[in-house]
Amino acid sequence: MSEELLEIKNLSTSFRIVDDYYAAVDDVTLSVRKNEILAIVGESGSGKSALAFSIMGLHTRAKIDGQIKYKGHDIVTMSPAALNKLRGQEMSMIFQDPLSALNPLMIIGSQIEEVLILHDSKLSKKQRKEKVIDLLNKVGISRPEHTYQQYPHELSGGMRQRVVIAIAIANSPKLLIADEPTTALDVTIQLQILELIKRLKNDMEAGIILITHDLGVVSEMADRVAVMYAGQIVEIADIFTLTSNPKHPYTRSLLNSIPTVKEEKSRLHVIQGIVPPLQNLPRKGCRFSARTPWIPEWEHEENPQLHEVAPGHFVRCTCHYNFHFPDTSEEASHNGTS
Ligand SMILES: Nc1ncnc2c1ncn2[C@@H]1O[C@H](COP(=O)(O)OP(=O)(O)OP(=O)(O)O)[C@@H](O)[C@H]1O
Repeated sequence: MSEELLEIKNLSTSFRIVDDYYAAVDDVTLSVRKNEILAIVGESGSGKSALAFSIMGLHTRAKIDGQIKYKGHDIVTMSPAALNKLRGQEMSMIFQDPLSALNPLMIIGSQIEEVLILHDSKLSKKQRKEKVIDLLNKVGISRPEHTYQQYPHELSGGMRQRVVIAIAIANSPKLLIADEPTTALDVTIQLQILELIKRLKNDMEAGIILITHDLGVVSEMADRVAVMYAGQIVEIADIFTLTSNPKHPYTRSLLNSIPTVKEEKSRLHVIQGIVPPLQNLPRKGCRFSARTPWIPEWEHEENPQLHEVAPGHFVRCTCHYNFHFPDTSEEASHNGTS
């Protein structure tokens, strides 16, 4: 049986813009279990990174409300010292851009050793070096002794990301957050890094939060998926349910906008518009309604809630009951081009 590692309840993370606070993460409730990959998917600006940074306690100026419980301990109210201990030892994060996550002036070996020293100062110099070589091996670096002595700029993008992963797993964390870990890499290297993350999950029995905007990645990797739009979770389900029986219009649009080679689709659906900037997010009603103008207003809930439509499958708003993709004339009439 899997067990809950992380339980987030009614989390809101707000940033001050000019003279008011605006929630980038708005009333999010979700959990992550041991030995599972939970993917968080959504377009740019939907609040994925703001959520990840909240879990890691990395926001310095945000207003955070709600609970983020790691093994029962609330990160929101934790002292900086306790949080620091937790980070790196129990939970860690792989960032989008490996180059900016590494110190350009330090050799790779010293950067990994630094993390080991922070959390286990009793290791001898020899033991530390052995552990670093072992970690570099684990993340698939073929000449670890050589890489130990290299500087970040001497490595390829894929190798740098492997080093960043080695740093993140140095202390065998139980919760790992990977924020778009393959964005900066080319397609073949992307696959290798994703395979590596999957293998590490099995080896360490860790809970992994995989943040991505790529549903293709999600279907290869995730056990469960939370779809995020405009700061809110709009749908959450296991990967099979979400891909075979998506409900929320946003999830369906995301899935329908993936081009496939095998399947002949008469027309790919393009989701018109973008996630509005934080100050302009609609705070009432269904936040996705502006992007589905062909759905009558009365089909949306006034105050959309997450409803459990099947065990473990939650969907926000009732508009999914009558959702359909518009035909050309319907779309044109709403775009004013008919
Ligand atoms: N420190 C901040 N101050 C003010 N606004 C912020 C801050 N960080 C994020 N935002 C805003 O919060 C919203 C969500 O941003 P976030 O980076 O979490 O989105 P995302 O889904 O991770 O996007 P991406 O995939 O592009 O990283 C955006 O409107 C962004 O501009």
